[in-house]
Amino acid sequence: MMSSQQVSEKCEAAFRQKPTTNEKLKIAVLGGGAWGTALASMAARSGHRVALYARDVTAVDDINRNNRNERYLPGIALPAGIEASTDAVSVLKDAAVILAAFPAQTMRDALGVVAPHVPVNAPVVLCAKGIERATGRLMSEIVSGILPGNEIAALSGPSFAADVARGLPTAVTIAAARQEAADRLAIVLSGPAFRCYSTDDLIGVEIGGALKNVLALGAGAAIGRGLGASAQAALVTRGFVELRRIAEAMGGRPETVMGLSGLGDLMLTCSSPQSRNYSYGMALGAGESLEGRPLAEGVATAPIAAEICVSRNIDAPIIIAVSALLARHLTVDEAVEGLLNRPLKNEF
Ligand SMILES: NC(=O)C1=CN([C@@H]2O[C@H](COP(=O)(O)OP(=O)(O)OC[C@H]3O[C@@H](n4cnc5c(N)ncnc54)[C@H](OP(=O)(O)O)[C@@H]3O)[C@@H](O)[C@H]2O)C=CC1
Ligand SMILES: O=C(CO)COP(=O)(O)O
Repeated sequence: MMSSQQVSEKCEAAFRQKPTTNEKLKIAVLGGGAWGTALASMAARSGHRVALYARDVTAVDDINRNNRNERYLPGIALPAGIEASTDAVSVLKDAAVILAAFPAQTMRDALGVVAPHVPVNAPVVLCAKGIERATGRLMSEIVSGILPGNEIAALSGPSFAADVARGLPTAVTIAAARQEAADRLAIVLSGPAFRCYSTDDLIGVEIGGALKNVLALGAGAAIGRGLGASAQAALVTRGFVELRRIAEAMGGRPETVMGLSGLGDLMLTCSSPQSRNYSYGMALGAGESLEGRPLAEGVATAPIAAEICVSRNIDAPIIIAVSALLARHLTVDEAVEGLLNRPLKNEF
């Protein structure tokens, strides 16, 4: 038996361990919205050389002159050292790692435009959470067609841009088909307050990130309609069962979605109005206007996720109901009545 003194010394030693690299690289971030700016801030805090491509000159000037991106991250002071530019060529030149933070539905076009300038030896980390509406493809499938020579990875997990930009503690998962590549990216991208886990289950991680947005819309709609916290918990729990089924059907591993990209992100986005998807759902449930709201990726992912489930015969009534709700084929009350009146069955 160890003495309590030995136990506490061992525990303290474990807490004092530091990440294993001091390597400082050029990181190129593509996309000057909330997430691109937050990831650039995180990388700058780790001491990397950070170049950020945004197409909006106002955002570029705000970042370079004021260390701010007031349009997307109002009131947040960014660290110094992010070099923003509207010139993707200079941003990508000599980059060792590329973080692609365009919205999912524009990833194909936006990355396609800059693809000739992406160094072939730089891994491309996809940071969007969504499934392409027009094709049902995951981001990694799209981008491996555009950049066939590059290592493709995905970064996902519970991480509000405002929290990451402020340097608040956050943990995410980085996935790549080759575990060694995911391990290396996790080491490079982990920072003082940003902890990256790694996995080779790219599909599981991408599905977790994409579908949590759809479920956040549903959870928000339930709360917006005044259905209460118990209904919200039931929707999220049963929605998670659907998410796991879909991940498995598409080739992901069930344990992956029980991690940060899946369960972790559901915990964050299905209960916090800070989530754009959840707050979009709340507005929908409350019958408020949906015009001019910030990006809610689940709105585009829901119909294609529903189509995938129907065409592959995957039992996913909540995801299908969210899609029908968004298309105004169902009201919240009709959706809930339909879900409650399905045939009773064993829970598992
Ligand atoms: N915000 C968050 O907390 C998190 C977001 N994500 C994911 O990151 C992705 C991006 O989200 P987020 O940054 O928040 O979205 P925002 O709406 O904040 O920003 C989107 C950015 O993409 C730019 N953009 C859109 N289309 C193009 C294009 N064709 N070419 C160049 N730039 C383009 C926009 O430029 P412009 O301003 O000129 O329109 C804007 O800078 C989403 O998939 C989201 O789910 C993931 C984790 C956290
Ligand atoms: O993905 C996110 C947090 O992990 C951000 O969620 P929203 O896009 O719903 O704001």
